[in-house]
Amino acid sequence: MRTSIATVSLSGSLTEKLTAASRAGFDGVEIFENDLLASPLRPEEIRARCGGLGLGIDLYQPMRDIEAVPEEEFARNLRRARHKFELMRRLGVDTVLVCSSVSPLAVDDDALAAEQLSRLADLAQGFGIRVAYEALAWGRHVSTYDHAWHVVETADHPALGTCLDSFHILSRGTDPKGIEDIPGEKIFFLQLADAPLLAMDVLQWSRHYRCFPGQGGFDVAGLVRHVLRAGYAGPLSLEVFNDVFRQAEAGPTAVDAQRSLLVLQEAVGLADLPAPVVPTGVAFAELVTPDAEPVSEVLGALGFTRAARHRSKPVDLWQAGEARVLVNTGPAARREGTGLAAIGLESPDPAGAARRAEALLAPVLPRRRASEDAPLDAVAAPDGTELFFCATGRPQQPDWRCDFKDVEHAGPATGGVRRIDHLALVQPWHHFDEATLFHRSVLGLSAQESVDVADPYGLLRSRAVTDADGSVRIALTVGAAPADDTVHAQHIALATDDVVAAARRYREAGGLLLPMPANYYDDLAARFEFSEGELEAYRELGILYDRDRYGEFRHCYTRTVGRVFFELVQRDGGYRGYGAQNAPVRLAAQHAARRLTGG
Ligand SMILES: O=C(O)c1ccc(O)c(O)c1
Ligand SMILES: [Mg+2]
Repeated sequence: MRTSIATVSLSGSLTEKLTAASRAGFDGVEIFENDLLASPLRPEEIRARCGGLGLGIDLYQPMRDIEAVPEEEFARNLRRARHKFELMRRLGVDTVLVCSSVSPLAVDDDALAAEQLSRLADLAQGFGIRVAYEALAWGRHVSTYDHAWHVVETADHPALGTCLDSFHILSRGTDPKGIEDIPGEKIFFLQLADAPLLAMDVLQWSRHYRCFPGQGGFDVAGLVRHVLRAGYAGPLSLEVFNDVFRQAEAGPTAVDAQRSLLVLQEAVGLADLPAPVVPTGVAFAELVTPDAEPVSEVLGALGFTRAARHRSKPVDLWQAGEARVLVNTGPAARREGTGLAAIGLESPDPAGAARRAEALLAPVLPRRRASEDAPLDAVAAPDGTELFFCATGRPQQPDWRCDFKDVEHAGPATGGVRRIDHLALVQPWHHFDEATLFHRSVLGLSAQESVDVADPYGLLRSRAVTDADGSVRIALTVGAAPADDTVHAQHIALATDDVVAAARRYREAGGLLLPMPANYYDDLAARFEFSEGELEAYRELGILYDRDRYGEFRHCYTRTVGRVFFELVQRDGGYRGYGAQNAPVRLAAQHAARRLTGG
């Protein structure tokens, strides 16, 4: 189906918006009046610009406060409309959106509304224009889609139809099933937006918090199914008012928008994308660093051994149990200090996973390995993290480790680390919703509830994406403000069966654990009963404790190197979380440690 996006959904000048929409593959745009008013381009130039970019102008919007008003007011409205229809002729657009009146002059009289909209449609028809009447959720007298349709049906004019907007319908909790009773050809336009489920004034909710389908809590796909069953054949158009997207770069936002429509079309059976290939584990995490020494020290103390070295690149493979960490000091590595640059995802079908990612507009990365290297399909996540789809130790698949040769005399791992439990990635502030949708749709992971975590100097939002059995867990976090991107560190959490023993060994090997305040342990003593000596061990080592419906969680932290630190975790009895309850204490401890070391 044709895809379209309202210019209000993107940041920048009208030309920047149009360029971004075109590059992201949209077929058309809705021109929002304010974008036109603010543009130095004449309507004919806008039309030509759109044409050159391969974009149709599918809708001009909005016209407000037209209907159910006293006659002399309506005469003024018709005069205004005539001006707009002349403008639309110059733009080459044949559908105008009229939203239900919020004017104090409007009266609660459906017959009058129908009669006046019919006269407006008469005027429009002379210009070859169609009028699409939309119920705003906060409309003064018409605020539901079925009411708007009733008015349109009463008017019974060929140039008058309705515009459905998923936000207005779903925010009011109206049952969208009744959409199927509207003849498809009378649905002149369909606007799509999702939103997080918030208890707030609906106008504020709409103007500030809309997001792309799949990023909020509405069943947008369910609504679209009803609209398709009604016989609608027009564009799927995104209309998203969002404070964050207004500030983000238009290019990535438009790609995020197009991805959300692809996923939506897949969900309703309109698009046939390569099936998701859900990763089954974390094959490796790759750190880039200008200086391997500090990272090696921490890894060594955690019981990792340097197991292998890349045949042609300055990359070491450190291993403990099934946990693998690549340390890359190569010139190609980003020189932003030490950080987590790539994740190897164990994939049952690496090529299939890459095909899906590509179909969902993930940037495919050039193979950065030498020609003799194992094929590694990689894409970039929205935060720039490189995701490799790979196979480890499977006879039918090329093994990514054949790029590496074993280092002799590598001793056995000793620290009790079994595997990578999870990875925590700090997301660019403007692209948090995009990141969640990306990981869900591209990787086929499921998103857990979003949690807020207090930081001494702000608030973090964190949302985990996981596979069904927790073999792959990625915690996506974002700060409260754009500048927080650089303050918070990524981390690699390592699973162990006995965190007390692992923490002791790490400390005895010279590792530094992040100390936790005594008050925290006093509180733990009040909340839980521990066995003899247990709490004392936690206090001594800086181990944090949490419990959920399913099990228990014990965890502690290494010092931070550059932008990354490690966590040792012991997950028992099916505990599902990440110790969010303890995160404020950990963040405060990290701030304190940074002040002490100045780093
Ligand atoms: O917030 C508004 O005013 C507004 C305008 C036009 C629309 O299509 C809409 O859904 C909302
Ligand atoms: Mg709308």
